[in-house]
Amino acid sequence: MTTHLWIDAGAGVAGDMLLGALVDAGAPLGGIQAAVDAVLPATVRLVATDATRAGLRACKVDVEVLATDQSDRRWSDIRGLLDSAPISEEVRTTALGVFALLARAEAHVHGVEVAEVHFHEVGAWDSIADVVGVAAAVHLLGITSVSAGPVALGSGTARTSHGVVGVPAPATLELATGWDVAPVGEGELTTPTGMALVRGLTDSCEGLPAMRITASGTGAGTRDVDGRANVTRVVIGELDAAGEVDLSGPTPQPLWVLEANVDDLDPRLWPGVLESLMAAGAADAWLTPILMKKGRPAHTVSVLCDGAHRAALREVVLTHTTTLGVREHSVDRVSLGRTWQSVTVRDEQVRVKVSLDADGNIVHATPEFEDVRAAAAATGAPARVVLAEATAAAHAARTGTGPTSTPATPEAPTLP
Ligand SMILES: O=C([S-])c1cc(C(=O)S)c[n+]([C@@H]2O[C@H](COP(=O)(O)O)[C@@H](O)[C@H]2O)c1
Ligand code: NI
Repeated sequence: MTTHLWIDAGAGVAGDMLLGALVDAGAPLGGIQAAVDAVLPATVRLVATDATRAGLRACKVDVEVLATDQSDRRWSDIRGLLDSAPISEEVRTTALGVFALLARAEAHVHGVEVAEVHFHEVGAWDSIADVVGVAAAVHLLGITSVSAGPVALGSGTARTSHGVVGVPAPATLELATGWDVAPVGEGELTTPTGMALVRGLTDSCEGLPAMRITASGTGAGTRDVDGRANVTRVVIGELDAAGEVDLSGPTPQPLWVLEANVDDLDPRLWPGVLESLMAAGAADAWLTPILMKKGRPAHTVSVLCDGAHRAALREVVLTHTTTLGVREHSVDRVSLGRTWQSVTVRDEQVRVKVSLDADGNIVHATPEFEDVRAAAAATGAPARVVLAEATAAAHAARTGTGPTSTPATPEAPTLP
């Protein structure tokens, strides 16, 4: 089951607006504050209040800064803060991905190298808190995929540390390249941080997808203007609305494969690279030994992922390996309908991944090996026997031909 987040930025998006919408949808403010505190100890306090925007109730999140801020930080300062903070790898990867996008956009519009980028407003503590807060909220809500609709950028001018700039601000425009834009509204409706959050969370620009909606939230922007509610909305739902088991048979799912050939990485680093890729949301990650030009032994690192995780995973490949580039191509994955089933083996619970055909018959039953290992350790039975018993119990439970739990001291069954 996929817990999907859809972002409605049709009236604009900024970091605090998206954070307000996620809090309104149920993300716990205490958990978000804890993640922000881990990056910026005793520096900012998040306060959520109800506000009204053009007659709509919305959640306004204010970031109260508790100390004097220098607000002019290099990209390397922010990377250092995020790299060393005791936060989950998912939150770190998302926040780093968003700031990497901001750094690239700033480098592009000012014509400097990424390493030379100085953030002004977007590097201030309140912006760091918005980015880390949104990353933490997404994680705390258990979101597994993200998409967003067209973004309203606004019009007119904005007063910034660069002076007065046209709207969309240069960095926002750069970040919006390749995204659909809704041509509505006056003023700076979308900020660089808001646009970077959208692009960092997803590559998928679409209308509200078909799903069973479980929550929604509305986040308030700073200004209240007549005729258009200055809000960002989020909608959260379960994408497989038909129920736990998808019996529609094999259906192609659009995914991405990211790849790079690498011949100069210390081989001891590869297991950690694969771990980081899986932690950052890869559906699968693997290495293939290859022979490169000049007869050099090397590896291709391959990552399978959905569009929502593509940008963050590209960043992991670029930062955790020595490659200078990543090849990306879209693929269709065709998979069997599947579900998880819990069976009892020798009084221990073992989860079994069950693949089903269009009639609901089991094609494969694969016990979760960590559960098998734990059950074997708890009961003293060989893991080989627990594995076979869990497989047999899953088949029996599905076909109704036997008990869902095996006896306490059975003979080891023959593997099906
Ligand atoms: O802070 C930086 S580097 C910055 C760059 C730019 C460019 O477009 S270049 C614009 N701004 C303006 O700062 C405020 C705040 O932005 P947030 O993303 O932190 O909400 C906004 O008006 C931007 O246009 C800042
Ligand atoms: Ni700038």
